[in-house]
Amino acid sequence: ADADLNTDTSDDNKLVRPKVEFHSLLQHAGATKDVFTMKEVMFYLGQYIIQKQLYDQKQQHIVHCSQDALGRVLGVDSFSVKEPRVLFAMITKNLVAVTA
Ligand SMILES: C[C@@H](c1ccc(Cl)cc1)n1cnc(-c2ccccc2)c1-c1c(C(=O)NCCN2CCN(C3CCCCC3)CC2)[nH]c2cc(Cl)ccc12
Repeated sequence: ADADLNTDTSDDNKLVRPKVEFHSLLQHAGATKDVFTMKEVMFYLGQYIIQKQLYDQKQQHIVHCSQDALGRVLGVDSFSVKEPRVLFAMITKNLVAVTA
């Protein structure tokens, strides 16, 4: 089973290793590392969403990802950035805690 990942969202400095497909999304957004803090993961994902124009032009807190690899790795067609807990739950499924 995956290492128990403390998804405490307050700990932005927890180190995580993205799983392969999720890692390629972060690389698309400019990431050049294998291990990240949660804060960095969220930064690169934000960049990814903007670069691929996945957010709704009218309601900019809605992200449509059914036609994108992001939807495949998160397992949803769309989500709202106003639901961080739901988002973190989906994202942490694609991460493994780095115990260092
Ligand atoms: C507070 C933060 C956030 C961070 C974590 C969570 Cl769980 C929710 C929310 N946030 C607020 N809006 C966004 C956002 C909205 C639309 C498109 C892209 C990003 C973000 C996200 C950031 C980010 O690093 N954000 C920097 C400042 N944002 C201001 C909003 N800006 C948008 C303004 C409207 C047009 C699109 C960009 C982008 C830069 N990273 C994310 C990654 C994902 Cl999986 C989802 C959302 C975000």
